[in-house]
Amino acid sequence: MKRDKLERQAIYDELAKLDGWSLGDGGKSITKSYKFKNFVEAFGFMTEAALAAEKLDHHPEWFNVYSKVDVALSTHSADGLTELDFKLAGLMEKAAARRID
Ligand SMILES: C[C@H](O)[C@H](O)[C@H]1CNC2=NC(N)=NC(=O)C2=N1
Repeated sequence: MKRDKLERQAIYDELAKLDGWSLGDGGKSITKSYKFKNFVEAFGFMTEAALAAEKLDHHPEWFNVYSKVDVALSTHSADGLTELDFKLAGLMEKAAARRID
């Protein structure tokens, strides 16, 4: 269920609930670029997100340089987007809000 591929409309509905996320890879992923104060803040975010990802058994693709973290979420097994991507995106938003705001 959680790993069922979402229809296009469901993807737009979920995206509308998120701040600053975009579709990537021809609609097969959602992406966001986070900017923190410094590397320690960025890595703290990644640590918290990694633990959330492990709990969900759903893992991010990401790229970090110093205070920047570029994230792309997709479900490889579905070759697209599922509830799990939006669940993880929501958890990342919470982890980031504690560090950016
Ligand atoms: C065996 C394990 O459940 C799978 O490999 C999980 C692990 N994490 C995953 N993460 C993501 N992003 N997509 C997947 O399809 C996926 N599959």
